[in-house]
Amino acid sequence: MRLDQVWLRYGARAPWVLRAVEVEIGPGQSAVVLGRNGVGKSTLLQLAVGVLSPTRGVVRDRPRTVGWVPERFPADQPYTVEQYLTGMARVRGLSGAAVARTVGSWVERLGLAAYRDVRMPALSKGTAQKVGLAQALLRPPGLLVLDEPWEGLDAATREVVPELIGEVLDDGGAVLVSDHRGETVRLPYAAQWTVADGTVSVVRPAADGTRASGSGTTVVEISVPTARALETVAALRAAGHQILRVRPAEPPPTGHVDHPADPPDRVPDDGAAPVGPVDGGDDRLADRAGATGEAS
Ligand SMILES: Nc1ncnc2c1ncn2[C@@H]1O[C@H](COP(=O)(O)OP(=O)(O)OP(=O)(O)O)[C@@H](O)[C@H]1O
Repeated sequence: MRLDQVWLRYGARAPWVLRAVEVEIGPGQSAVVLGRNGVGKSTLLQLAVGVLSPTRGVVRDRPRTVGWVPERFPADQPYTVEQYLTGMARVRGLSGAAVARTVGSWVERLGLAAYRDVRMPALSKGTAQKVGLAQALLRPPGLLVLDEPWEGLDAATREVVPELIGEVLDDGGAVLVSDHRGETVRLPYAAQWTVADGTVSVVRPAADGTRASGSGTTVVEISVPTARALETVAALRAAGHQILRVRPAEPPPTGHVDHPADPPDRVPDDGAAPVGPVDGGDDRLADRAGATGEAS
């Protein structure tokens, strides 16, 4: 998809919010939209989604299925969570058993099961945001647009967002995410689009903008003591590796006795944790009882 010389203002006499913007994003690519409050990030995203039309210029090759989670998900609707998602699934072209199956799987995955019968206006901001994520993903999107997706989400769901984004990218979708809180570290493979003074400057990721996955890349699981998780993440990043995930170590099975002949990925007695895929590098890692991560 490409924004070709796009200009936008909200009224004939209003100031230009965006001027002569030229950006593009391809299948399997992601970009984080950065910039200070009020600079035009949401405006840019809405142009990409198609809910705003350029005052001048044109948006080309927008994918047919666009998933959009606006900054403030409109929860003032007279439906329960289940009714809303079921209706949205039908709007998106799902039918028959696929409707309940798809809604059910997103409800489970995003921890919404307890809210199925709750009316949308009664939801907390974070829970409404999860419903917003679910509706955007009911059909695999060719373009997923997330406006400040981490806003209001609990820690567990914040962890899931990069995973969801990764799945869309692996399916050949493109992802645009705005971020004014620096959560960008969670998407180390994304380009950066910085909005300032009506223009957008682009910094491409070191590689070709495609999330490293599939053939040609290898995921390596490593293990480090929890106290060294942050510095290890930083060192791996500095060496050009992608940090995919950080997770606590799994305790050894009950009754397990370490044996000298055991493979070296066991949790050592000094509390060191197996480390594998890593995402984030944020300071919450320090709170964890053990960390494992993946780097590629
Ligand atoms: N519907 C609208 N009508 C008139 N002006 C608008 C409208 N939406 C946004 N604007 C103006 O356009 C400019 C850019 O707003 P936008 O919401 O795109 O910024 P943003 O970078 O997303 O801000 P934030 O980080 O606070 O979410 C602001 O000056 C805003 O007041």
